[in-house]
Amino acid sequence: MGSSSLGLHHWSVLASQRVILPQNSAKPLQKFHSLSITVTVASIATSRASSVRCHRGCFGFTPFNRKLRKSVRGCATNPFVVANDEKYGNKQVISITPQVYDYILANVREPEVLRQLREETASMRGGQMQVSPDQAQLLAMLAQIHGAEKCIEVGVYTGYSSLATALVLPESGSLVACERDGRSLEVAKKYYDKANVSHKVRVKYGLAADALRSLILSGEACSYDFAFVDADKRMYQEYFELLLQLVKVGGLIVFDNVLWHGKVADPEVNDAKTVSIRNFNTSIMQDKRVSISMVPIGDGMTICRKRLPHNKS
Ligand SMILES: C[S@@+](CC[C@H](N)C(=O)[O-])C[C@H]1O[C@@H](n2cnc3c(N)ncnc32)[C@H](O)[C@@H]1O
Repeated sequence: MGSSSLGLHHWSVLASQRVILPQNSAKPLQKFHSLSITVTVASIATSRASSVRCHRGCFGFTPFNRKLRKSVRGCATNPFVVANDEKYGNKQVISITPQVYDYILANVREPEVLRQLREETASMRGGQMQVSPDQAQLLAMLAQIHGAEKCIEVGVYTGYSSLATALVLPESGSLVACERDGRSLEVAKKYYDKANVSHKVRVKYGLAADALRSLILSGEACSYDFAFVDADKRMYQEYFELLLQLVKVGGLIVFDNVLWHGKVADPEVNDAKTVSIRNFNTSIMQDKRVSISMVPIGDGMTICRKRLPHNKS
């Protein structure tokens, strides 16, 4: 897979915003591919205590100088972090550098039709919004492991993640695809046709919350197996409440962007979206109606599994 089309090369560091931008990009990557290194570089650049420590090969530099770039590259040979809290011992976890991420992408099995959609979307406005191939592969696998028949996606854009899911659904399966942008939906529909999955996809054009409420009103509560949420971040708690009504006990609800470029972990970042996602993460952490797993893939995904009432499972 051509990683250059994903903008994975030529990274630079913008210390003031503490995010990493690919060169030639005016915006932070929404589907961020290298969270751990962001935290590492950001914390070093600002000389602040961070929640992670970077080991060997990436110390002592300031932003925008040559040493920095060399050091980041050097780090790629030994990219790991260790929790600051010593009660976690010296457990080393991977810090995904561009080099490691290229390797991960090279090990994704991406169906040809998804590759075509990804490449067409890459040149479109908002192209960075589509989930990464490794995320899509995980979503599809979760749906398969779960034996999902009925799925919902909130935030379809041009259809990459919904198509990845629809492709693995059985012929009798269905996916409700909620999206408010008609133009991107046209691209999605073109690819559902191309992949011969249109008969499995029920497109809901409009506000996702309205679509979810109408599914509940039409008697579809507790009938869904799998949901993926990747739309307006300030609505996550509301989507969660609606989807919790729609999925069966044991059903999965997956939320994207829960690490929000690492900003949720930085108490000094308090813009509305960051605060909203941070509050959502806290709320989910305390919510006994679901079991959870926060996974550092892409920009961070939380997988929620609906429990029996009274926490019996
Ligand atoms: C991050 S993109 C989704 C990317 C998609 N999952 C993919 O892999 O290509 C978010 C999408 O959510 C849509 N969206 C945002 N707010 C929405 C809302 N309230 N109702 C429906 N769609 C919404 C946006 O138009 C945008 O296309």
